[in-house]
Amino acid sequence: MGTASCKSLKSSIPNQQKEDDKTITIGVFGLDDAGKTSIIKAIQGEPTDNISPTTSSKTITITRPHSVKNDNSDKNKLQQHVQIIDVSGEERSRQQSWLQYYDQIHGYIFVIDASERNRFRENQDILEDLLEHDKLKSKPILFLANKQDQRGAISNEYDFKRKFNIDRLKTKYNIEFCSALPQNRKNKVDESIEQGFSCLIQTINDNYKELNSRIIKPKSIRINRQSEGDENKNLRTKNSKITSEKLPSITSNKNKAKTYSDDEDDDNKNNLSSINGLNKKKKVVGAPNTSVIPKKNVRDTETKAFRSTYEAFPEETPWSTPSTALKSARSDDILTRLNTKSSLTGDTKRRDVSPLIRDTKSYTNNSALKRDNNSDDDEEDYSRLQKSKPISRFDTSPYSTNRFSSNTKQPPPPSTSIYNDNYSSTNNHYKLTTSNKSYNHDDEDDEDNYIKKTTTNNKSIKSYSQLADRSNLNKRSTYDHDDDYSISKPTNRSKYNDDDDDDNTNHRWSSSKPTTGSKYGGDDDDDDYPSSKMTTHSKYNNDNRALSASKPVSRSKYEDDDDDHNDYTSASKKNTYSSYNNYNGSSGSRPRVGTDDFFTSKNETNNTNRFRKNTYYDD
Ligand SMILES: Nc1nc2c(ncn2[C@@H]2O[C@H](COP(=O)(O)OP(=O)(O)OP(=O)(O)O)[C@@H](O)[C@H]2O)c(=O)[nH]1
Ligand SMILES: [Mg+2]
Repeated sequence: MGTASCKSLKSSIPNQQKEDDKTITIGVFGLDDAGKTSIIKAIQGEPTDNISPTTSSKTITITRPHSVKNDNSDKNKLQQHVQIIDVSGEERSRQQSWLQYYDQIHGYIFVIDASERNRFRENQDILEDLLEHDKLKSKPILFLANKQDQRGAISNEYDFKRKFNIDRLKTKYNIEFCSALPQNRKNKVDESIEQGFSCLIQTINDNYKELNSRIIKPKSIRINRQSEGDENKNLRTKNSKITSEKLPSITSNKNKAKTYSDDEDDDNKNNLSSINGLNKKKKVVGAPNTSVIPKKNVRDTETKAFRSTYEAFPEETPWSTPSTALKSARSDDILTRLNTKSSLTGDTKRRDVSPLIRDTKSYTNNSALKRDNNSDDDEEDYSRLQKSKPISRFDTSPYSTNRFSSNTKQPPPPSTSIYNDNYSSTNNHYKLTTSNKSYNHDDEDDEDNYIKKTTTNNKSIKSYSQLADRSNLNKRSTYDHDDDYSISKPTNRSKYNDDDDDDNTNHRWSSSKPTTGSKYGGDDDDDDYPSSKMTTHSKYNNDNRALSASKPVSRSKYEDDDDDHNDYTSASKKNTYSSYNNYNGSSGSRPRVGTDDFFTSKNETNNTNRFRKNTYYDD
């Protein structure tokens, strides 16, 4: 028996190891500020405070114990490597860099700030894009409704599914409601995160063969900017295939993670290749070698917009040149232009340039263009953006393969289709349609009427103004028609903000706005909130009073937001910013830190001037 066991053990171990050496890659997607990085930190067991906005994608590798199927003994507990790709949720990244990860991942996590209702539509939009993408079809998804600690967060599965149209998804999915920020002093990670993550891994493992057959590991060419000429070949790495073998060595401790950026991939490759005696490529570090990096054809007299040195290099360029080299090249470029040749004397002189020139941003920036192209009517803009969108993703039959949501809360079955947009579940009647929105969901419930409870008192103005000072949010938009707002009030602007009615409700028009009289309905809430919840303001704010005056309010009876009223009577809650909230022409709404600063605790602290969405309590 002993021999037989030994034999079978010997013969089975290599195969088993081979079979179970399943490196899993997971993408974490979601809007900026949703909490993606915080969630990843939580999964790693690291502190989730002081997280800076992600500027370029990072891959983190963690190891987790992986039980072999049908064997619970410790000896067969293997370590499984899980790579987690953390992307930036900024609009530019969403459009340009997310794509490159779709065929590298076995499954993904979609993180939503469940409390930020004025961005639900934006969330629906990007989720739709993900779900419809061929490379992601039928890959398992974990939905994380984050920021449950925030007032008004969607906290039940029924509402969540309805809101994001995920009820009929054919894909295997799970929904967890969580807070990436620790809710007690012990810094304990929310169990829902770990639970959801484990389920996702399990699902991937169960379907590994099929999912892995669709994985295409990145095979890309690093190409420098075209203008840099032929000599640039020295800096190119052809067919630099990144494989799991090339990853840094990983310790077997659970949750111990190695973080590396795309640039660090280079380091890893270099290290490995030098170990193997194949030192083919050297990373360019330090001051630029002018013999390697050709000078750009910059004519002295030519004025050009140029990228500031700290501005994030477009991560959309897959596996782009090491940022150090590019930074050096840019510095070089600046220096070149500092030495101007006088057209009169022919002398080459060094120009005095204000240090502020480093803060200059190119006017060709995306968001600046967008701002110009948008009309006052954000709905119009939104419809315009949506025109070419295909709609049908779901099965018409009620079918869901939510395999691991059996233990989650089951809401009461809706008496009519939850997809019937005009149906108000609270009042059992059909709403009058007064809006010509391209999105016909019950968004009025959340996005128009939810955040209308702004009152301003001296205390909150004080605290807002402090916040505004820090984050430069007290400037006003030329599109903002409302004159009642104090200059000290930070304004938040979203392309998707359709808070046309907010102003009416909060200021002059609240009495003219009819409600359905729902127990949970809106306007009475004003009295319940002596404090100020900061209103999110659309840059394209359009006081469409004629429409809003007759717009009925309806709120879902399943939303328990109002239960919290008493808990927050003195809270002044501030909403966050959106992609368009930027005054420097950058598409980023939050101050972004350089790639090199990321995950460096020292720099992180120094650079953390993001405008947090936190709840501020008055004294
Ligand atoms: N109150 C609260 N704040 C949270 C929670 N999770 C994250 N945050 C905060 O939300 C902000 C954004 O968090 P990040 O993790 O950087 O969000 P992200 O999705 O990675 O954002 P990008 O990197 O810009 O795409 C930070 O200020 C976090 O501290 C949460 O559960 N509750
Ligand atoms: Mg992030």
